[in-house]
Amino acid sequence: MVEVSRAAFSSSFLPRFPPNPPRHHLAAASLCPRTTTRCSLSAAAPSGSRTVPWGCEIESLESAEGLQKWLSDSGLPPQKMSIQRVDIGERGLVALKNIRKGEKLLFVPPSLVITAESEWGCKEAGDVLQRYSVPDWPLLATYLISEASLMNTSRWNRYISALPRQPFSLLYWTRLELDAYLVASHIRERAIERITDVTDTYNDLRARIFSKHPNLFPEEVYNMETFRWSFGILFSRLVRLPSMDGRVALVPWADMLNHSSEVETFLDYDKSSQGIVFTTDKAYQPGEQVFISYGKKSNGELLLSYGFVPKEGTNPNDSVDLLLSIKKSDKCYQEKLLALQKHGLSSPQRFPLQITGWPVEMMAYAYLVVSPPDMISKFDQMAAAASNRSTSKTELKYPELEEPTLQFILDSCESSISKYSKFLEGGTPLDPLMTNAKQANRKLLLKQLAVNLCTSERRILYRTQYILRRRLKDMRSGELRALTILNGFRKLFK
Ligand SMILES: C[S@@+](CC[C@H](N)C(=O)[O-])C[C@H]1O[C@@H](n2cnc3c(N)ncnc32)[C@H](O)[C@@H]1O
Repeated sequence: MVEVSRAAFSSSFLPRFPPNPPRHHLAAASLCPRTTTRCSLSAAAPSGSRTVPWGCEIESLESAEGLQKWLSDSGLPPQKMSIQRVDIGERGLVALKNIRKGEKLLFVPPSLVITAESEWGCKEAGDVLQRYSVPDWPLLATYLISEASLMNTSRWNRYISALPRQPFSLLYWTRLELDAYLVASHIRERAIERITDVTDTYNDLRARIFSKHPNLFPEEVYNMETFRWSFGILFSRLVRLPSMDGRVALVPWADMLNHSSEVETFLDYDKSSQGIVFTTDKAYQPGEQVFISYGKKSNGELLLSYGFVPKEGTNPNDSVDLLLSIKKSDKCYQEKLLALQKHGLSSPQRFPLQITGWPVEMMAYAYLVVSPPDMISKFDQMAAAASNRSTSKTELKYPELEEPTLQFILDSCESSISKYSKFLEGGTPLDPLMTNAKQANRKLLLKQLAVNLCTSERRILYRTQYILRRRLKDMRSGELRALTILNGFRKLFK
């Protein structure tokens, strides 16, 4: 599935993607039949917000079977897998026959794929969005709502009916929940940033487009709640297809595949069979769940977009951000800050730690932080090496700064560990306003996810702490030995 960076309606929701294809300027739009776009958003979500009136409960197999039948009738070739209830991921694709390693599976034809070029059930609404050159992500979010609101007159009705009514994603966590459960993790800020991006994108669409065409985009249908749903679906199901110039797409059926860190295979367009496929990188026996990879993502990133955290120690791509900063009392605070800014960095600055080590950029940043004023001429070199924009990846070495640098990283690491331990070992009080069992269950589920995330992130910090302590100990005992030898010589000469 795709990686996401900051949303910006006027530029592109996904800056890494190619720009939108040119859109034709169309004459004034006529109205869609109002009867098809009316919705009543009445069901209350566990968090107290409202849910959408389409989709299904995530564990529903009934709508998934309807989807499977519709896809087969619409041109999906016979499959070696079927949708079933699974232990990992609620519903998933399970092998019906022996599947070999290296075998191509799926073959979803382009006619069954949703992209920014898909035809709109309500053509006039699509024409308006084209006129405003809306980027792919907000366009697809609006498209999904438009098709969902057409209910059984949309060609995607079977697909939308099988989508979760409330996708698992941090978009559905309230600010209080993020503050209470993710207080120690940097994912809290990422989630707040993402929620803000989605809200800003919706507000922008409303101000610039929907308010000018209220008959095509009535607020009962196009509102914050329906956009939270459609963005939740995009974050957890949209794929980028490398062989289609990185085009983003929703691929019904293929998006029933769950993620495993143990496989590396991903979805792509196959020119020879002209369908969306993936090539297995392991064999499966009948009854086994088949997996793909959603990308090399940390546990925090998986929680952010997909709402789950893999079992502790099973994700080789797991990482935790360590926050480093220059003390305001540093005599060279301004000079160091300027050097960092020149290379696109700031104070504080985050660096990803992995169980296998830390980036060379972090060491360079830490050298800069602990440097005394007489090393001012080296600040620029250190800041350049701390920036991953720097082309030369040679590791800086300042033996005289090694010990204070490692000690500084260790202190930052320990301060982060204490935040995690405070959350993990101290109980989070349950919300006194929580009145029913459904709300209590939700809180327990969110807390469990947060505990799993924080445990895996703290594990990486503990490992880093261990390595730093050992290096410092070795360094200090080496220094002690050198001092003892020196003292021995001194005594000898006396
Ligand atoms: C692309 S969908 C996969 C199909 C999904 N299981 C369904 O029933 O609709 C992605 C969602 O599946 C679930 N999922 C995928 N991989 C998972 C895993 N390894 N563990 C737990 N949940 C997973 C998460 O809820 C995620 O948001």
